[in-house]
Amino acid sequence: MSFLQVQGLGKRYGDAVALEDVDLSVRAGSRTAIVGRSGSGKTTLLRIVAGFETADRGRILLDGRPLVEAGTMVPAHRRGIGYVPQDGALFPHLSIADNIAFGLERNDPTRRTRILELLEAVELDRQMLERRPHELSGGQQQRVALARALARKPALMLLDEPFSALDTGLRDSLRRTVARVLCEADIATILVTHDQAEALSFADQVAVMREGRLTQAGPPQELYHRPRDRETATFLGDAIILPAEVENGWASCSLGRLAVAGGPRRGAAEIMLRPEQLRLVVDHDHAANGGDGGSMGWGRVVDVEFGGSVCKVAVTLGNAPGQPAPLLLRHSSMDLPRIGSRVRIHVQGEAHLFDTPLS
Ligand SMILES: Nc1ncnc2c1ncn2[C@@H]1O[C@H](COP(=O)(O)OP(=O)(O)OP(=O)(O)O)[C@@H](O)[C@H]1O
Repeated sequence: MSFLQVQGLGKRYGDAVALEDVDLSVRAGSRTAIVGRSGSGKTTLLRIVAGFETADRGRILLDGRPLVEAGTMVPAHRRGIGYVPQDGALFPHLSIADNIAFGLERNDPTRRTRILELLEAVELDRQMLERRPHELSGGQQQRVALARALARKPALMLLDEPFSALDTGLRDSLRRTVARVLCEADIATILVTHDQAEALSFADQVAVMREGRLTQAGPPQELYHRPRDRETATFLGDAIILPAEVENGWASCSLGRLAVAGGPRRGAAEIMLRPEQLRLVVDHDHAANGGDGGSMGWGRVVDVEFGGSVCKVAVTLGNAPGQPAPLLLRHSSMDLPRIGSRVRIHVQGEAHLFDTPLS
């Protein structure tokens, strides 16, 4: 059952539409990531849910209780919602202990124990308690910000790009810590992020926003392999998009005849494959071309880009001389083909057919 329900939410700033008819459901104890290009409305949505911003229209219910609806606007401090912004927003003049304790009752006899528990949960050392925020690294400050938000035992946690200022290694480890802490506390979480990989690995629901609208929401694997349209596909990762003729669950395209997932569509369409579905094999024996199955094309290597563990190989397809741009395939650095070599391309799994027919 939905724990948070956002229904028909709308918000304008003057003539600028920040949110348009946004619906979102979040299950209890689950993790949702909101992604979208800059200015698509992610922060506005989060701030309205938190109660820092008002909506022009729509409803928000938390655990069945209306937070926002006609005539009702529960103030931020009564919503039971934690919020961690991008910069942590710690109080610079307070010690780490006082920052964490900010949400606790002054006379609570368990105050000290609770601060220590929270510090441990976010994997910080007790020696830091008397320091000021500026004496901590960026990653440590974000852990304190999370501990402070957790102190109030929120029912819902909102994270607005809390890892974006950190370098990659720290970012990954802090993200794992945050996911573990929130999971152990069984707190439903919404994370806003610019990082698609972060969204796909953190969340059990990913929601994509575009120009104030929520265009698609679902499990990460579904969105990655079955995006609604070309823009969502390329936003969530590298995509190979090819024109095709579709009939009876098969697509004829420059890679041969591929099985397609989707309804009984027929006619001209665009299909999508993720690069990891394509395997490239150097074709030493030209005569063998086409000899092992239909899901295969062939081409010639026109560029090789070394990139460490995963390299990129650009291939022009042999049976699609009119193809405007070479396909960019991923390949292991262990046996990179030479420029000019002839290669075979094997396709694994089904191609995806976009919902929207070609106009
Ligand atoms: N206080 C404000 N006054 C006027 N316009 C605003 C205000 N806040 C946001 N906007 C506008 O609303 C739209 C959505 O902004 P929002 O900050 O929600 O986007 P975002 O997806 O979070 O962007 P980013 O990823 O860059 O943080 C933008 O066009 C923005 O310029």
